[in-house]
Amino acid sequence: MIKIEEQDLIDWLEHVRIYANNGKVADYIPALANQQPETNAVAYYPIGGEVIFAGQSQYDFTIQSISKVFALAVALIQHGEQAVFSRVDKEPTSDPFYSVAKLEVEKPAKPFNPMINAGALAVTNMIRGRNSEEMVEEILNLVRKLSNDETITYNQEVAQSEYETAFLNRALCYFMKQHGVITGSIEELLDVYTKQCAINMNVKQLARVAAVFANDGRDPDTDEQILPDHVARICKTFMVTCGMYDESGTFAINVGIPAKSGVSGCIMGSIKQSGGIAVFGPALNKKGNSVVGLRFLEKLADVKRWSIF
Ligand SMILES: NC(=O)CC[C@H](N)C(=O)O
Repeated sequence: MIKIEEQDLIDWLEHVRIYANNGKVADYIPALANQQPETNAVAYYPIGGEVIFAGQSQYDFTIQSISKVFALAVALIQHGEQAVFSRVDKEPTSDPFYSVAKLEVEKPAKPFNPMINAGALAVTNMIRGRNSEEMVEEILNLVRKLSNDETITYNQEVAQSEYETAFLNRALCYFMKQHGVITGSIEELLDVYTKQCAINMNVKQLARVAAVFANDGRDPDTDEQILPDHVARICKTFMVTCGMYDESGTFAINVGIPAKSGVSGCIMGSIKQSGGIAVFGPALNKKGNSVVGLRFLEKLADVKRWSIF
């Protein structure tokens, strides 16, 4: 078991916070452009221990692409591996998350993986529900269960802001609808997708969810199986191969843990048999990953020898 002290978090966050100057806050979703680049926070939730944290640990951010992991978990639980992977493949792309380029590669069309937008939209399209609210509720219920926090919900303003400007995601949907990858109403799908991306969490809540994945689907406090272990394993594998967008290879070498990032500036990571970590800093590098988050995880992974490789 790797031991991490609160002082480690405080020291390393202090050490790397300056890197915020090297990044830029995402502004293609208008409501995200208001985020302050100097905001930062980190929390570590050890398996069988107390959460520790540093920075603005109560600050709520929208989880954005991290929600792709949770939507995938819901779809796998509801439909099983075979059905999910008949709609979306398991291969990394090395393209940006919003790219349309590889959609035409596979015939019949199939997005490469559930961590790029096309694949995530196809996965969300599978989630059960009579309407978009019920579909969002399925994802929220999983997040609430894994975080042990019933209060978690989505940020209406950020969801609306993305919904009004999601032209590229609409384009991906129209392409996929033409090719039979998705069915039903595109506007309803975008409603669900933008709400799942706008789920509001703080680093403490997110670190607990990451700890469940680190503990192979078992609750980090009670050890009860709250997510099937094969679902946790599939999600973590995608986190390694595609979780950090087209920077996943570099991240695997520099940090070496399953992790997923979101364009709001959050990253969650699962350290096997140890715990879950969540870090937030909205200034992003060119690939869309938090610069403070990356530097922080690189430092800590090096000192604590986290790498699974
Ligand atoms: N990389 C991300 O976090 C992207 C999520 C964002 N909601 C989008 O679809 O563009």
